[in-house]
Amino acid sequence: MTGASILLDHVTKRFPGQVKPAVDGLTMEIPAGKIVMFVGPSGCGKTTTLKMINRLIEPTEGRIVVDGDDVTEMNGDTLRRGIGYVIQAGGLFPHMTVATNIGIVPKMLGWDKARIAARVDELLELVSLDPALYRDRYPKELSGGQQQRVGVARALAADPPVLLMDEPFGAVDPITRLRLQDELLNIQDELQKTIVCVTHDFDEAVKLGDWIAIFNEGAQLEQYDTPERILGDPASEFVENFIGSGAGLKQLTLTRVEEVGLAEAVVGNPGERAADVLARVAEAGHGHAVIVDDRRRPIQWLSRRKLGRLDVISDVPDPKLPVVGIRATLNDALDTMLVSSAGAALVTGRRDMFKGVIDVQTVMDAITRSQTAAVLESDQAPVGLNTGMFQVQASAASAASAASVDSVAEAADELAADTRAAQ
Ligand SMILES: Nc1ncnc2c1ncn2[C@@H]1O[C@H](COP(=O)(O)OP(=O)(O)OP(=O)(O)O)[C@@H](O)[C@H]1O
Repeated sequence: MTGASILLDHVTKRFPGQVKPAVDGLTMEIPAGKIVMFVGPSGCGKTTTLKMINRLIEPTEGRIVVDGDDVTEMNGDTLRRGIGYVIQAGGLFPHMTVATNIGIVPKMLGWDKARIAARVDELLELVSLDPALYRDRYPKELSGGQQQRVGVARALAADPPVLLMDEPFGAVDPITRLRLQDELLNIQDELQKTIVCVTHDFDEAVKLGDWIAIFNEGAQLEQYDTPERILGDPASEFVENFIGSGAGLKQLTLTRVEEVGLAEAVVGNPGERAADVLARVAEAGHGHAVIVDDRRRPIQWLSRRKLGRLDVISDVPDPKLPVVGIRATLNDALDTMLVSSAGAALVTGRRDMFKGVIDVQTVMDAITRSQTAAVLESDQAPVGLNTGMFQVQASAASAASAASVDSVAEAADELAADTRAAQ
């Protein structure tokens, strides 16, 4: 089932003993099949708003409408079975295996064992965990990132149209976080759920969000817009301050790896003779070969030197492989390259399949292009006139040392006329 729209209609939440409402008369529409990110300072009411959608917190006033149905009066448990919910660190039950954790809601819905088992395996595949390796493990036998993946799989188990996520990637290291974000975008490409996600990380909001809601205290909506417009045209000083001073660099977060050209690579497989792969690398004039498994997922990245020392290509994955998803931002790609100090990264698409290579130069070129585009745009904008006149004066002043005052004035007039003609 794909996503459902959500409407918060004049929703207020007053906690007992609180002077001001945590959420004060909020009205907002969350379009079906989109990712909406909630950001704002601590205590502004993001989590309260999120939890009112599945009625883990009951609104004091107002209506919540999901897919056209007023859910405010509906039985809370029934409602929650139809809405996936993901929290930090996955929120898994420690005494249950991965399979049992994922199968909880289907079991409550009365599915038979075979159907649940098939669904568990399907979901583990979706979140890039090998079912044979992971279905019988306990949460403590998983890394933080793997627990989070299982949390997402569990939330998707009964194919709900809506997924609520509260700081889902808050508890994992930065690189794992980037990978989980990429995976969420891949999953969303396949499933098109309506996803509402609370985050403290504005970059994460820009990367994941089709829409970003920036809240002030009492869940006052300061701006609810696309990431592009929030960065390019903040609605208020509050939003400007919230975005912070790195807004220019944050534009990098708006360009995705899939938008820049990837380099091709020589690909090899485990079991091949290293000399054969080396011959292909030499013929292509490349420095490296990417080794992929039987599902075309990259497992090693071998230099000519390394290939020269090997006999047969092994199937042992390199845990430090610098990999970014195709939906990752150029920021993420740079981070990954810097951490691995490889100067390049392998790019993967859906289900982690290898797509190509991105290098630092490609990212730098993309930055230069976006800067040039920004300059051209500002030349055409009204403010460009002021900028233009300022440049005229500056170039006239630098010419003054070698020319008479009259000729400087002439040059300035000419430049000004050129500027006007160009308008
Ligand atoms: N159960 C509760 N009882 C009383 N007050 C509460 C309760 N839950 C939240 N609040 C208050 O409501 C306000 C909004 O809290 P909420 O958790 O929604 O904020 P938030 O934006 O998610 O914050 P953070 O980013 O710190 O998680 C805060 O002032 C908080 O102290």
